Amino acid sequence: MTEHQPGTDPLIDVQDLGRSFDVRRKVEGRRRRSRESVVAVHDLTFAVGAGEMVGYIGPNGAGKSTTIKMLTGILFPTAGRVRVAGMDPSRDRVELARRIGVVFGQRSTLWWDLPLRDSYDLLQKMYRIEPARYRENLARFVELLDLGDQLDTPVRQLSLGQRMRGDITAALLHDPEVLYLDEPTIGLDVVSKGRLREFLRALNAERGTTLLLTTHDLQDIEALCDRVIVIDHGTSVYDGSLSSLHAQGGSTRTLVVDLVDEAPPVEVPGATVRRVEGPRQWLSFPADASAAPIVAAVAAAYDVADLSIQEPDIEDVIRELYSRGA
Ligand SMILES: Nc1ncnc2c1ncn2[C@@H]1O[C@H](COP(=O)(O)OP(=O)(O)OP(=O)(O)O)[C@@H](O)[C@H]1O
Repeated sequence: MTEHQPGTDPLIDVQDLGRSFDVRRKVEGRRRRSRESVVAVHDLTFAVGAGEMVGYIGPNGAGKSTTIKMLTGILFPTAGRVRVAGMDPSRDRVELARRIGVVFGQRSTLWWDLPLRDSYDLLQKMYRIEPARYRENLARFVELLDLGDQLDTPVRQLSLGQRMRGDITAALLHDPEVLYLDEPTIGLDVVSKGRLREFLRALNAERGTTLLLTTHDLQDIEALCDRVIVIDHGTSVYDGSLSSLHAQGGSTRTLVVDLVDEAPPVEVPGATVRRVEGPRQWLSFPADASAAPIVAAVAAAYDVADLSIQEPDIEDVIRELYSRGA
C-alpha cells in the first residue's frame, strides 16, 4: 500500500476540516423562515501522498461533494484547514487549477455545441499548454481512450461513455498532478467501465497522477484503489484497505446461480445458500474471498445454465461496519 508516509509533505492535507451551510427553512404556522445551520463536513482529517489512488466513498449526503469542492477551491471551509500541492485551494484557486483536474460523471465541463477538438483547443489556450506538449498529450489520450472518431463530433451528440472519455481527456491535457473523479463510471456499460479503469491504472503507472475517486461502485475501488476513505455524516469513519474494510464489516458478495433444473440448496465449501427460487439460487460468501473456487465447485457438481456475482453495496458495507462497532 502506498499510503502517505509521515515525514514527507502530503499532496493533499486535510486537518479538522469543517463546512456548514446556513439554510432558511419554512416553519409551519410562522410567516418568517427560520435559519438553521447544516453541517456537511466536520472534524475531517486525512492526508494523501503523491501517486496514491484513493477511493472516497460514503452514503448519499455524507459530505463527499462538499469535500471535493473544498479541495478544488470552489467552496471555502468554515473550520480547519486544507492544503493541496502546498496551496490553500480557496485562496489560490486559479494557480491550483493548473495543477489539478476534475471530472464529474453527472455533468460535463465541455462546451455542449462544440466538437471535442475545439473544446480542447480552447483549453490549451486557457491553460497556456505548450503546443508540443498539448499535441503529444492529445494524441496519447485520444489513442488510449479510443476517441479518434469522435474528435469532430459536437459534445451533445456523444454517447455517455464517449462524453466521459472526452471529459477525462479535457481534465488531463494540462498534466495535472491530482485528478478528482466524481462517479466516473456512472451509467456506463461493463466494457466501457473496464476500459476506463484500465486507462486510469495506466495513467497512474505512467505519470504518477494522484487519483481521488468518489464512486458508488465498489468494483471501481477494487480495480483501482489500494486505499479507501469512508465518510459518513461529514466525517471519516474508516481509512485503510478495501479488503480490511470488507473483513471488518463482515460484508458478503452473492453468487447467483441459475441451474438447468430445480434442485435442493447447493452445497459447496465457502458459501451459504441464502435463497432459492425455482432453478435460481443465491449463495453468499465473504467479500474479501475469491469467487473462483466457489464458481468452480458449483460448476463441477451441478448443471449450471448461468452464473453472476453481485457486489455488496456501499450502504451495506457501512451498516455492517457500525453494527460491528468497528
Ligand atoms: N449548498 C448547500 N446548502 C445547504 N446544504 C448543503 C449544500 N451542499 C450540501 N449540503 C448538505 O450537506 C450534506 C452533504 O452533502 P454532499 O453533497 O457533500 O454529500 P455527498 O456525500 O456528495 O452526497 P451524494 O452521494 O448524494 O452526492 C447534505 O446534507 C446536503 O444536503
